[in-house]
Amino acid sequence: MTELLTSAQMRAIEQAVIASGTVTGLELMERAGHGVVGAVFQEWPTLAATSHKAVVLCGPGNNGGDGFVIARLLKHQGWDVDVFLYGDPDKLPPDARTNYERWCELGKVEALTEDVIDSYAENNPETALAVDAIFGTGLTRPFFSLARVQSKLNSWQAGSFHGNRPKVVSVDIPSGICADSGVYLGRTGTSLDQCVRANLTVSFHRMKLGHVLAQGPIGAQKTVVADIGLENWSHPHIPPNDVVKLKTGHHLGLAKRADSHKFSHGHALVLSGPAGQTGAARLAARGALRIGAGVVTVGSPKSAMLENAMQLTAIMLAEVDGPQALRRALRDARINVLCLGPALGLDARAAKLVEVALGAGRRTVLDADALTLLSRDAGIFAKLHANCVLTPHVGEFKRLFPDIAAKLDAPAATGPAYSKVDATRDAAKRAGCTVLFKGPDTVIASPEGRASINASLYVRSAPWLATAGAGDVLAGFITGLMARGFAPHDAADTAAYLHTECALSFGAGLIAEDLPDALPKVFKTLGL
Ligand SMILES: NC(=O)C1=CN([C@@H]2O[C@H](COP(=O)(O)OP(=O)(O)OC[C@H]3O[C@@H](n4cnc5c(N)ncnc54)[C@H](OP(=O)(O)O)[C@@H]3O)[C@@H](O)[C@H]2O)[C@@H](O)CC1
Ligand SMILES: Nc1ncnc2c1ncn2[C@@H]1O[C@H](COP(=O)(O)OP(=O)(O)O)[C@@H](O)[C@H]1O
Ligand SMILES: [K+]
Repeated sequence: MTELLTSAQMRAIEQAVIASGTVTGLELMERAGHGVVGAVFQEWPTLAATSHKAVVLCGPGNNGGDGFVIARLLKHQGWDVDVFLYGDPDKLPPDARTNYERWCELGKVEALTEDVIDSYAENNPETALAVDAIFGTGLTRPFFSLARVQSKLNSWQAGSFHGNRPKVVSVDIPSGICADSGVYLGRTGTSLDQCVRANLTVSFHRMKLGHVLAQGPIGAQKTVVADIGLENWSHPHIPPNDVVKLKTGHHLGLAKRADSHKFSHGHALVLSGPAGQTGAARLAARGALRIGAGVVTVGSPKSAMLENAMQLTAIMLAEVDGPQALRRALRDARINVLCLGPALGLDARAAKLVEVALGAGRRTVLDADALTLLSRDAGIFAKLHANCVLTPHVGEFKRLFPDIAAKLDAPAATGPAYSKVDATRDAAKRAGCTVLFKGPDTVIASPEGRASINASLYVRSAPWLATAGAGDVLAGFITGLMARGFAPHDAADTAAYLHTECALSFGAGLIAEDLPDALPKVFKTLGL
């Protein structure tokens, strides 16, 4: 786990450190500039070997201040540096102003306008590096007057700079992206093509939420974090649940004890749909078994018993034809987790099954059809409890929480914009249980406000997960981990992490069936 900060949290940390007297804002800005230049040279060693030409685009705040530091450091290394400023130098905040003045002893500063950047591109074909220091975490509202500058940087990154391809580096976050939500604060209806797109973003201390949410990741091919010496000052006065965690492969708690037996790892019951609709439940069941549940049973309607029996071996099969049968099955207290939804159906029988399952109060994963049933019946929705996990994709989320989804979809007029983390937290609070909101930026939130993200982004990009049945396997992974004793939130974020790892491990050509069977290799990589 690592932390993802909001701009307010980052500011609070910075201010606490400065107030402690151990460092000044100016020193932090200097470290930030060094961090960017160091990261650039590490990413492109050929740029470090000889001096080149760079253009640094500075904005009106401290992000611009970092830009002046970067310009100075490159100049000291013999680079030819052109600097542009968007805004009035007299209105720069004090540290940025100091660095502006330091730069002015070395070179000139031109006003950054759309026209100026057009002629710059025309006359400087040899530029090797473009630094985007226009806006960082302080972007509070859309900015219109630089749309062409943004799209210019974007097109340079794509290679249309005299056929040359200057490296585009964004300081802290690609300008235009809201650091808290990843929402592109452009003109309403503006194409994302106009957003700054960087080859590399260098952030400070920790990644921000905007690096992994919504359009944020479109802004940069790669994001790295520079240490600016704030390590011992993690979160003064910030309640732990307010800090969103980015799931990583450390401390997943997946090892099994040598003295355990199968029932030590729980018994999961996955309910199947009727004949002809049974594959999804089997995918979930296989996921639950592979991830380590001790026993997994598919509960099948009578009509589908033969169909299920022909395809199950290690997974057990029990007839669960309707709500009465489910009540009877649940007399077995060893069944400690239920999974309902994958191709369960949307008829009255399915609705009753969901109702009975929720009434049992056991750990329960609700996916797919079960989510649609919840959205149709407020009475069933009201039975959700803290041991449940809901796993909506965006369509299911809209059906379940239409007002929250509308807020998330509304064009952002100001920053910080309402984010997917805000939406998932609000949904979890309303549902009274853990909600896992799927996507490349999968967000997991619980009613008390705890939130984490599994990012299938950057080097963990896993577009092959967009395949039918992948969600069923994820529901099964969560089910299996809850059977093993993981608390709902931990089960959901660990499952989401492993789900992506399975996709990465298998690679291109992945179909849902491959995901559970990729787990052993992933576990080996994790040292299990
Ligand atoms: N925190 C730390 O530890 C460290 C932070 N550091 C650096 O500081 C950066 C944050 O600096 P920051 O707060 O000054 O914000 P920044 O992004 O430069 O912009 C704010 C300015 O833009 C303005 N403005 C906003 N929207 C606008 C619009 N649409 N159109 C026009 N103007 C607009 C806004 O004006 P206002 O909203 O007040 O009118 C304000 O003047 C951070 O990203 C990092 O690079 C590092 O130095 C090291 C340690
Ligand atoms: N482009 C993508 N990159 C990474 N993960 C994705 C992408 N698209 C979908 N996923 C993941 O794949 C799974 C798909 O689930 P879902 O939409 O419920 O599919 P199904 O209902 O067919 O099983 C989710 O875990 C989702 O987060
Ligand atoms: K920036």
